[in-house]
Amino acid sequence: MEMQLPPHEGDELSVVDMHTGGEPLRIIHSGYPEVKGDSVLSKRRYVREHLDHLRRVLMFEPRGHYDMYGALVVDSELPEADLGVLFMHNEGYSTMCGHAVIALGRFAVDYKLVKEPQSPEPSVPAFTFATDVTVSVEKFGDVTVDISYGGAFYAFVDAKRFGLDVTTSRTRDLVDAATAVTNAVKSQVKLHHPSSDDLAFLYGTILTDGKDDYSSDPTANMCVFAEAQVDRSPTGSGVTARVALQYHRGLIQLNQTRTFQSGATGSQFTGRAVEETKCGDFKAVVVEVSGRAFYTGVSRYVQEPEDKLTHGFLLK
Ligand SMILES: O=C(O)[C@H]1NCC[C@@H]1O
Repeated sequence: MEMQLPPHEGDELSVVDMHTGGEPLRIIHSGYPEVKGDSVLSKRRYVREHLDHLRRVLMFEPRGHYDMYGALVVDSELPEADLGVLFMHNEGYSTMCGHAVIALGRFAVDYKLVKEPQSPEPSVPAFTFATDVTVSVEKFGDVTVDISYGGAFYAFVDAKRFGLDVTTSRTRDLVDAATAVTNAVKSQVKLHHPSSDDLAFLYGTILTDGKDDYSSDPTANMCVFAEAQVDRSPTGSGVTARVALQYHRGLIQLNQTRTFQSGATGSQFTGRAVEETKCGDFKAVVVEVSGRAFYTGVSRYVQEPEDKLTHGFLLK
């Protein structure tokens, strides 16, 4: 028997839920109104200005939770692309998300959104923006960070600077330290991206185990992004930025594969720089990241007009 929808008002929102290395991905494939804009970045601006209530409905409680992550499938302006996607989280819309791309690759093939599956095209150029930048961090004093871009900008710092360990410390302590660094970098460092001002913002801070010298052993990190949101995976765009940083420091060679482990769940991605390139004046590398994504279910969400909590809320 097909499950009937309960009484509701308006359109249902249909999603497929997956996770990549423990990090959730709620893929929204129907129920959204038309997303206007002639590029993915302008569509991102459009949803932020006109459809943000739907992000809250799907990401926040009672349908999601503080650390929920989503991807809205949209048309792409690129003639060679079969689909475009907008990433969303607890604070707004990201510009890149590796764990989501891994899950979306599988979803797009299974749900026949790609005409002909091909091997991946080179991804965005990743580059080191600045090394050894000292910022003044509330409660911690001067902290020296590196800033690198892997589709989004991250600040990197060894968790030992805060007396913490990314695999054993309490998540809340790691989040507090990383968030303090994010706030400091946001207010004290002006970022710049050669392609678009829309990309020039700090997405989060990645605390590491400091094991950046090349080794066949995994190196662990914990990414705290958006509004103190914790990535359960090793973070695809973060691995990309971290490989670019290691390459910049001469700690990894082209085509050397490194394993990155999530401090939160122990899940692993691999990353390797496959080619040198440029991004504006920055020396950049193309980085390949691999990981595995799994389905957890499908859902159809509705809203009832009398439900005062239907628009979503968060517990911090
Ligand atoms: O894997 C990634 O790149 C992402 N996961 C959540 C935060 C980043 O967008």
